[in-house]
Amino acid sequence: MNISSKVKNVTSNMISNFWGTLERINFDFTFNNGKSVNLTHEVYGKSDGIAILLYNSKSQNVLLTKQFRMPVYVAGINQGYSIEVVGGAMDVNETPGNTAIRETEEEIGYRINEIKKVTTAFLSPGILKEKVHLFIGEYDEEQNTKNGGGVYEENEEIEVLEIPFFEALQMIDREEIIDARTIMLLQYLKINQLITF
Ligand SMILES: Nc1nc2c(ncn2[C@@H]2O[C@H](COP(=O)(O)OP(=O)(O)O[C@H]3O[C@H](CO)[C@@H](O)[C@H](O)[C@@H]3O)[C@@H](O)[C@H]2O)c(=O)[nH]1
Ligand SMILES: [Mg+2]
Repeated sequence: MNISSKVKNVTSNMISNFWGTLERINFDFTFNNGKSVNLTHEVYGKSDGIAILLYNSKSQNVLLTKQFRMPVYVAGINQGYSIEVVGGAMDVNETPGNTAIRETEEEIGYRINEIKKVTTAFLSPGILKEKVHLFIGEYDEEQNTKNGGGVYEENEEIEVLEIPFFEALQMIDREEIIDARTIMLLQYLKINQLITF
């Protein structure tokens, strides 16, 4: 059955339009056995985003951020603090690559020029319509601009962590790193043996 006969009469009702949009979407859905039901699903989203893992194959370190995340706080985890790769929302007219380079300087203070696209992921396809473009990039000390920490005017407060790659992998096992983008990218480095130790 093609999708236009499976999903019909789609209407959207905007429940919230603040940071992102929360839509309540009503539609008729026809199962493969021919039965049809009317469903309402909530979908949350904002502009698509990027995430980038910065690594140094010589020192075998990675650069991560630590920041307060309200959803983590309300879930009662680690007092709301989350350790993550650099990431951010794409501005209008920005390419994913440009966003990755801009966010790297804003959040951790390194001006990098070469990045590699890994893939694009939905972090929670049952709820979120946001796509996140995932990247990796090598950094070295010479690229440090001493900026970083986030954009104060945008109420960002970011602690920069430079930690050994093997320790970051152990932090996944101990559930100290709980962010999906960070777990995926650290495992990508490991699977492709981009840092060996
Ligand atoms: N969620 C949310 N954040 C807000 C709000 N108002 C302000 N913020 C703050 O606005 C800043 C946005 O910073 P960015 O660096 O642009 O975005 P990000 O939140 O780090 O986004 C990255 O992580 C997300 C997953 O947690 C990804 O979804 C996203 O694609 C990206 O990789 C964050 O400090 C966030 O706390 C709000 O109403 N809701
Ligand atoms: Mg960010």
